[in-house]
Amino acid sequence: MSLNATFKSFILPEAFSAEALGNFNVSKSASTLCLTLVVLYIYRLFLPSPKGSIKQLGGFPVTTAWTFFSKRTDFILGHFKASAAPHFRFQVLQHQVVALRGEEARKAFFDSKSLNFTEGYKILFGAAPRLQDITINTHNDVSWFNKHILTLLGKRRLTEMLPSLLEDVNVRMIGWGKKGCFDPFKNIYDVRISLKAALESQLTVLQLVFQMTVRMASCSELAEDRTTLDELQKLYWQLEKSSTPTALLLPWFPGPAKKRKRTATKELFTKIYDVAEARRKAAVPSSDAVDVLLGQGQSTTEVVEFIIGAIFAGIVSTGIISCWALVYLASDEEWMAKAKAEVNALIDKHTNTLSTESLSRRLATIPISAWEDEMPVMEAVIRETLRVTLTNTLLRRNVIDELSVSNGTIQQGDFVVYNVADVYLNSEIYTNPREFDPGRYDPGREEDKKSTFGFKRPRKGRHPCTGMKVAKLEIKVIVTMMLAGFDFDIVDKNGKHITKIPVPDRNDIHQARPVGDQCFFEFERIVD
Ligand code: HEM
Repeated sequence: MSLNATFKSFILPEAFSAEALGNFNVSKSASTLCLTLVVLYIYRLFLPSPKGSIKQLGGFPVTTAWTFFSKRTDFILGHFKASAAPHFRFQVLQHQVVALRGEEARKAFFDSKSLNFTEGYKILFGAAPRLQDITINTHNDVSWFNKHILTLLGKRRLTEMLPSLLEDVNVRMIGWGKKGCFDPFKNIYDVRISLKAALESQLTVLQLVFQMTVRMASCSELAEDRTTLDELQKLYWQLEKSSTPTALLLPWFPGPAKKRKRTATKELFTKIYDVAEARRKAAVPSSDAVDVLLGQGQSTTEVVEFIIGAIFAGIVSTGIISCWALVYLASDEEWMAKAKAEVNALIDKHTNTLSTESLSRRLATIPISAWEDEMPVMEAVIRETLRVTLTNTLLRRNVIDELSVSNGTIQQGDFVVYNVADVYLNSEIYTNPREFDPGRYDPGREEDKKSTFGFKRPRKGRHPCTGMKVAKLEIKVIVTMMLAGFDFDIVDKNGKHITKIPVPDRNDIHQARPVGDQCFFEFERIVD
């Protein structure tokens, strides 16, 4: 007998029998309702798991689901801390969700054919705009997107695009002036900040990443026109912020937030569509991504779908990692010195040091192979920044068959979640896991090799990150331009050097910005 059937036959007949209804009075019915809820609560707490041998969390599904959306990392890590089991089960709306941990679970999560990536992110994530909401049919499959990323963001195109990327960053950085101070994590469309702060935060690292991503994934009309770019950014941040717990839990609720999201999605779509359509009609195609996609026979709608996908897949992660890499370097003399020495060596080896050209032009002569293979210090810094700051919960849905993981049964239709803190912040794998220590990957230590998927998660399993190559190039471009072009320090709001390194907000599903007091970069331009 199912849980539902059992529950009905025990509780409901007595509470709502004809006799009870005949003697209806308000206080009696209220106390009956309370009693019913209490019994339901106790029933859920003490009854064994209804499915397989995975323990079901007690409590009310609505509260559980709310915490899963509002404090996701604390929710998952907290429940695992309270028990030794490798999994637990809970309910989000009508969906069953299984949280996993441990090496065996990790292997199954990343390798099982039955665990579907797209279906997992569809309901439980929700940051990207859904073009279906504005009645546009889309590819419901990440492999279509991946295929285009691999051609558009491959080595040949990165080589072609590098000078423009560096120039974009250079132009923005010239706008910062010779000296100043800014909060690297702010975006100019943050509704919580004042106008003055908004103007100051025109100087942000996230803007650099936004422009580079638009440049790589679309065309110069969008990447070079500051007004259009600002409008796109504004819509982007509006949509980013629209994935609140309420919006995710009640996607059908026709409130103003839903209307705003739909309007922003439509506006974003139309702006990009118009530019792509004009490109379709242009007499001579360029080498920009839009023209490459059109040349491959993609419709204008498909081109827009790709651009929006690329913007939402990469900007926040790449931007936040760039910010944190700079924060950690500014807080760590030893690694700052190593990173600067590496950048200087690269410049000496691959550029004309006697040239009077701008720093960005000289950096553009460094071949892509050198950016990728001759920066081991920067690679270790990026890798360590990813490990320390990102504690994402990865999502899947079991679409094919019942699956057994760590002696627990995952039913067909169940969602499955895995928080990467299980490995990244695991003290059995990493010494002092919350500390920034890029040396832990050096020969002789190699802490990442202690466990399956100990690191390089984005590159392993069935869904390795197809945008990681371009993300790393963007991060390296930003960090290199900062190290070679500026002296900078990390300071508090009074301009005092910060000795206590900020910590990321692990519960923010999208942006792991620092918790607590704001931090700033105080900078001075030393090379133009
Ligand atoms: C530092 C920046 C980035 C980080 C930390 C990151 C991280 C990840 C991670 C952890 C996954 C695996 C998710 C899972 O298994 O559930 C992933 C997948 C993916 N990423 Fe990234 N990513 C970054 C940048 C980008 C960029 C710039 C793009 C595209 C322009 C991108 C596109 C994708 C795609 C398409 C997938 C899914 C691949 C598949 O399912 O086959 N990512 N990323």
